[in-house]
Amino acid sequence: MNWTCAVAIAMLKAMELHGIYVPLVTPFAEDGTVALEALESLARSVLAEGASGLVALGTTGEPAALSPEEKREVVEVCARVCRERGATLIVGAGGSDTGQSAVALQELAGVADAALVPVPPFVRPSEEGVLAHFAHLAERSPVPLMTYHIPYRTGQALGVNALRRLGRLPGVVGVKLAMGAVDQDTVELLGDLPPGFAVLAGEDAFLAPLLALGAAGGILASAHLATGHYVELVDAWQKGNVAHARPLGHRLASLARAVFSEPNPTVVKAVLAAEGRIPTAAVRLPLLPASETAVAQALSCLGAVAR
Ligand SMILES: O=C(O)C1=N[C@H](C(=O)O)C[C@H](O)C1
Repeated sequence: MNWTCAVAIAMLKAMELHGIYVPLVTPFAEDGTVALEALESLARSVLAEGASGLVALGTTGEPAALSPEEKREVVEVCARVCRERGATLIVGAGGSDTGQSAVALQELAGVADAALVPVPPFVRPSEEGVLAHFAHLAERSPVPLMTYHIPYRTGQALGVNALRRLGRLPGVVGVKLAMGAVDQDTVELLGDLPPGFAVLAGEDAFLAPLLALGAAGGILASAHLATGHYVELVDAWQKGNVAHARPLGHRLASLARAVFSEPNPTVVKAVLAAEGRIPTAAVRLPLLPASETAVAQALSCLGAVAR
């Protein structure tokens, strides 16, 4: 490896991911178009409450239901707000096709600080195949990569050794971890992380336990609501203020359970609409709007967070 290459790798690995990143919903207007002004004010409001950054086109943003033009507009709004606020922008990119994923990543040059790239969904390659996929992308990507590991959506398991090898790849700066549990691999991974590799909780109800194990923060849809309290929870764990962190973590876990009682982002959108922060609770098919019961429960848990 030559000197220039070593410096470039060190710079990519030096990106510090820490705190709460909000994967923004895509608000829709009454006529079904993307409500870009509402998106912008949502972006500003979560950053004003202390979020470290935004995720554009995460699962929560319904990217599968957006046209290429709509996706570009969403990213543009998020990039502008992040630039103005000095916040980090992570953009969801990539899929099952390694070649197409590499092409999609090129579009993020000069726009995003990092890309959130899922373990290739549906194909179920071997762990070696997943590692080769990320090595191929990391070599070509203009921005650092955050792996999105969510085996119950992708169908691909990864053991702790594969996760550590991913974390040692130059250009891979972290993992958004959504394993459906705090399992043995999670505990082992957080016990011995590769240098420059951050774990962000990707599953709202498991934020507090992952912080206790050493996660750097989270990418959480429910952090649209009670953003400041999520930020407070990360700070409390990092300062070792367990007496404050533990009950707050439980209240936020109740909120998360309520928000995820129906498919994401239906409940979070309905709560944001009820609060008047986005014009409608509309989601695009195949998602269906949240039930009144789910929204009432989420609002009640939200009210209890500040207690
Ligand atoms: O969009 C995201 O990023 C998130 N997606 C997860 C999901 O929908 O499963 C949930 C998490 O809160 C953030």
